Amino acid sequence: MAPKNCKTAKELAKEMKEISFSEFIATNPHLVGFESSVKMIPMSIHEILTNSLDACESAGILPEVWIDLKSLDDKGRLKRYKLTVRDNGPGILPKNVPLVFGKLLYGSKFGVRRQSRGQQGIGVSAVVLISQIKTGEHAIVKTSTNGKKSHVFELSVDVDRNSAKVHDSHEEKAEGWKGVEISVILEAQFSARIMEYIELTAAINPHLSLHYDGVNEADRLEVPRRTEELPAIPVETKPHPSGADYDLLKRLAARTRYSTLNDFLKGEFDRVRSDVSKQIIAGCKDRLDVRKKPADLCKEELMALAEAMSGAQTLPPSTECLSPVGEATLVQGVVSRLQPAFIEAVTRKPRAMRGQPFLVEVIIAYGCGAELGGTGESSIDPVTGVYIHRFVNRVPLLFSESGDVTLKAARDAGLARYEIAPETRSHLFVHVAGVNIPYTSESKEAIKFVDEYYEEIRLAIQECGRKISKHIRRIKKSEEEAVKGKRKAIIHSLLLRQLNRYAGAKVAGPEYAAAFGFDNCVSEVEEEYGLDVFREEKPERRAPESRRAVAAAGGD
Ligand SMILES: Nc1ncnc2c1ncn2[C@@H]1O[C@H](COP(=O)(O)OP(=O)(O)OP(=O)(O)O)[C@@H](O)[C@H]1O
Repeated sequence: MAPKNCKTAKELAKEMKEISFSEFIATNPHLVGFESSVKMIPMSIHEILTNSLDACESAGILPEVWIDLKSLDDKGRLKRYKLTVRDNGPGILPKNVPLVFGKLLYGSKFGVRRQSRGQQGIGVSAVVLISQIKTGEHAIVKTSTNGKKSHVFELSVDVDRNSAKVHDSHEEKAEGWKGVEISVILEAQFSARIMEYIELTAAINPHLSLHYDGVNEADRLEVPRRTEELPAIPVETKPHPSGADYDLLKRLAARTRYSTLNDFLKGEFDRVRSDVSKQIIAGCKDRLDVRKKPADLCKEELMALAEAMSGAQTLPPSTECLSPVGEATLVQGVVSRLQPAFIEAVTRKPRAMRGQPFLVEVIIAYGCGAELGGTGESSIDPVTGVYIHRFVNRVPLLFSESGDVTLKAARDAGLARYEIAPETRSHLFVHVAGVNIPYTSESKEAIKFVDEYYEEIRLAIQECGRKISKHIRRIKKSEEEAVKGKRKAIIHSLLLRQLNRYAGAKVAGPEYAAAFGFDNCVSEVEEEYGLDVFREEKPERRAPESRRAVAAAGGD
């Protein structure tokens, strides 16, 4: 017998309704990373700050950002905070303000084939939405595009319509300021990860000048920019053939202006010239009618084409769409904060995943003397015993590490093999620069397990680990050779070599070391080994036979 309250198809049909995307997110805030009160402030800062950086860089402006966090009333475990973030970017046209801040899935970066921090058009409007559903308060947005007038809006998200409700708007004098300022009220739990997020963002964005005024005296930070140079603006590129699949080919073929297969391949894909196009066509001509227009190819033909494209010999993807941080900048940002005994960096060649290029940069800082502001024991990976810091497109990722491909790759890299163990107080930094990053969810907290990403990250960590273990071997050797009086020279040359390589300096002097953030590391070596690092030392003389033997063995 059927149980009670069963429904007929007609009754079920009456219950069906369409919901807006805002309503969906309001009932599922975890999908955009706002499921816990601890994440509320760092996630909001992240969404707003990344927009400021993207906007400034696109407009060729050196970014300066002011973050202000004030505690409001006390409500037991959860407090209300007022978060205000102001930038010096290009500003937003007043007519676009309600769309940017009051409509989810509205933005300028969706489907764009170049590296950017944002990609979905959800971030800042989700902050406004989550703020209003928890506190009932509206967001206040100010913007000025000319430095004369600023437009002020009080707005919220109309959840049923996924559009903005503007409660008030007026003009004010801008007094020379151009940019965007947003204030929201958040119901949240304070967390040390706020400072960690801000510090890591500053470390990986040396062109950013950042002012953070937090809830108390200790919760303040002034980070001046370390370079006046803006990162190169990534240029939009075409998809790379190695990652083309049926769906991508179907969409491109449907709207292409090319009428032959050869022109379609050369015109719509990166790195496809005549030789590569011929190779691809030869690889599928038995399963495809080459005389057809691309738009007329059927499903089986497009599948055959995708297969031939993935097997073709091509150059790696163009890199103009990417903006890696660069080894020198990464090393500088890390050294000045963590004071490692030594540090190594590795940059892999770009690769494509579904036609979307990406590249991996890795740093291992070994034997660190300092900690990052918010780094507690929780950041240490219990399996590898090292601090793992993940970054994507110059943005730190703080949450959902267990689901991130980076953690799996770091664990599988076998760091212990390179003598990088818990007691060495080592930090591993992994930066992925890419187009359309395969995140695990819309909250963009972790990268999915994707073979190409896994392989590149693991190989980069292993390559870096090998470099580190070379230093460890040298230090050990120097200890063994101490009796022979060679230790000083070995440590000295090791340090100078690092300075030269990363600073590009021909002669490394004490001022240069200080400017580059190596001074702490120098004084540590000096104290520990009783050595004057910058004193001129004559190179050791070797017998001609032994020099030749070292060269033949590939030594330096
Ligand atoms: N401070 C700002 N200055 C200039 N433009 C901005 C600023 N903040 C947001 N925008 C514009 O508003 C759009 C929407 O921002 P939003 O944070 O909602 O999404 P997004 O950054 O495009 O993507 P994601 O959801 O992945 O963060 C951006 O694409 C950008 O064009």
